[in-house]
Amino acid sequence: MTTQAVTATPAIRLVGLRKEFAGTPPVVAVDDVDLEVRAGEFFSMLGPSGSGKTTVLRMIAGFEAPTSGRIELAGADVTRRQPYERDVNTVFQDYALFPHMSVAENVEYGLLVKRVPRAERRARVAEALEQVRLGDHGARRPAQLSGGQRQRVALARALVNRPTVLLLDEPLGALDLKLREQMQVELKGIQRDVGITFLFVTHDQEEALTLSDRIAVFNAGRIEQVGTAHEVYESPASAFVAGFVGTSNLLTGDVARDVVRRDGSFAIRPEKLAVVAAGTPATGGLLGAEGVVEEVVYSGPVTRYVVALDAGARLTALEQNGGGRSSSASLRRGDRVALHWHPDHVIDVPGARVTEPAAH
Ligand SMILES: Nc1ncnc2c1ncn2[C@@H]1O[C@H](COP(=O)(O)OP(=O)(O)OP(=O)(O)O)[C@@H](O)[C@H]1O
Repeated sequence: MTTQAVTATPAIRLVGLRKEFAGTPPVVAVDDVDLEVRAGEFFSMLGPSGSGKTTVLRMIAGFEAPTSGRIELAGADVTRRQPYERDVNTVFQDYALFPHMSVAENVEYGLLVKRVPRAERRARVAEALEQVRLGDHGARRPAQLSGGQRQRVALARALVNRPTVLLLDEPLGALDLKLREQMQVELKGIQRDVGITFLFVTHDQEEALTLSDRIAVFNAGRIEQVGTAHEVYESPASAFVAGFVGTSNLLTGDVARDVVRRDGSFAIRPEKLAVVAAGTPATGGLLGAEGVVEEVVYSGPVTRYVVALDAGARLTALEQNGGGRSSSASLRRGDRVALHWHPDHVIDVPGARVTEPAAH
């Protein structure tokens, strides 16, 4: 949650929202979705490609008409309104700035079309450029900016309209990883400053966890879970969520009985597993299982181990490479090890299937 006041009327409310595209067979892109996004929230729709996120966004913007259901913005039913009659703006991944115009002219353009008087235009453009920390770059052309700066101009172009809701469709998708991480921090800061409700589409689980007050996890046109980053990561409502948001280490059936010592389906997050020498007893209330190291991937701050348990499951363990603490620095493929974990870190996964989601 942000510190902004949360009003009782949601910024966005979707009721039984459905979209079928014609074809043989028809495609149910969005399958009876109910959702409430609070005013001032940074809310993400997370899911694999084709799960319906963009179609939901396009219906809220008014670019696509729902087959059935209702869309409310700040309490008003906008389902049949034209895009320009809705108090929303959209920022796309490909931000198509006008190359022959300066940054300030690009941001001003929408206000010109709306015939906003000149003095007000100037003031609002200056404010929007300040908000995206480009106050000094108004005279430049888009070609003289970095990718991240161009994306911030696109953001300013939307913010200048002072919408109640900003819709963002994978806006950082075209940026390389480092810039993307930098822009995530910036985007979060900008949202906090302007206090506008952000509805953000991404298929990148880390991005959703980093940025969002709350997240809706989509799968095949439906929402599997809505919750804070902590909730969807620590208490996934389904095997799909457990697998899509992070590495799930899913344990089911006989393996679960053997390793967790309970009936059911469970997940254990990789960072909750300690890799210790084979034969080390799991004492002090810990659980443990032995197996063989199949893979060791060192990536600077962390090392990832894939361990094939004797009981039959394959678990991934993540170890921080901090201050010589690592007991397993010399481990190689084929070594025998034990994994230890605390029973509190075993997550019950309702309705788990044995197969993991294909998209990651
Ligand atoms: N105009 C269209 N005509 C027919 N089918 C469509 C159309 N737009 C989307 N779809 C289908 O609807 C489903 C949902 O697509 P959508 O773009 O909403 O998914 P998404 O989760 O946003 O995926 P991505 O992350 O790849 O954009 C997909 O099966 C897609 O092929």
